[in-house]
Amino acid sequence: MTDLLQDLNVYLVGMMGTGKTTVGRLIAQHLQYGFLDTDDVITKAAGKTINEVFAENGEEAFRNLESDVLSQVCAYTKLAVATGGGIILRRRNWSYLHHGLVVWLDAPIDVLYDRLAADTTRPLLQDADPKEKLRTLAAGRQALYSEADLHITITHDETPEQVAQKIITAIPSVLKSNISLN
Ligand SMILES: Nc1ncnc2c1ncn2[C@@H]1O[C@H](COP(=O)(O)OP(=O)(O)OP(=O)(O)O)[C@@H](O)[C@H]1O
Ligand SMILES: O=C(O)C1=C[C@@H](O)[C@@H](O)[C@H](O)C1
Ligand SMILES: [Mg+2]
Repeated sequence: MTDLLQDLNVYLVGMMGTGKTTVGRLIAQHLQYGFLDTDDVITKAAGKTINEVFAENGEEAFRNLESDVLSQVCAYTKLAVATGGGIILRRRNWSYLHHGLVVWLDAPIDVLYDRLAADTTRPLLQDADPKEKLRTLAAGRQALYSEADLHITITHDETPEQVAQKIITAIPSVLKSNISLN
């Protein structure tokens, strides 16, 4: 498997709460890769939380930082990268993501809501109706997430380890089909 991947980075994309950060760490362990979370890199670089960046600098400034971080991350190899949920919004980001293998974690809105209802660290969900906000964001982003190389659907009872295992099992099929296309 690691031979097949040829040190390519694995980028996890998907809505907030799908488990990109949680599962990304496990993927890194399985592949003996390093692990990076673009949200973490941004908060360290900015010296403030994501809520503070959104409140003090605005979403556009956050998206600029996100693109800068991704452009630097894609110069490295052997990384499992948990991205922010909105990384797919900028066309330019796709040119960075496609240096590696892009995996879309896709979970039902009810699952995301249950996981994040009590969470105050996602500025876009600090809304009067967070479930409706999740629905709207997901509907607007669906077509972009679907540009990923691999689509992994997650059910409500799958553990992070089971999701990681599902990804590891599915990766060779995508890599083989890429090779036969070239
Ligand atoms: N398979 C799972 N089963 C149960 N809980 C999970 C699972 N995956 C993640 N979680 C929990 O859901 C919450 C959100 O997970 P996580 O932070 O990994 O999501 P994310 O996709 O990285 O979100 P964001 O885009 O906001 O960074 C966390 O509390 C995490 O522990
Ligand atoms: O879905 C989004 O737009 C976001 C998801 C998080 O990972 C953070 O990047 C931030 O809260 C924005
Ligand atoms: Mg995350």
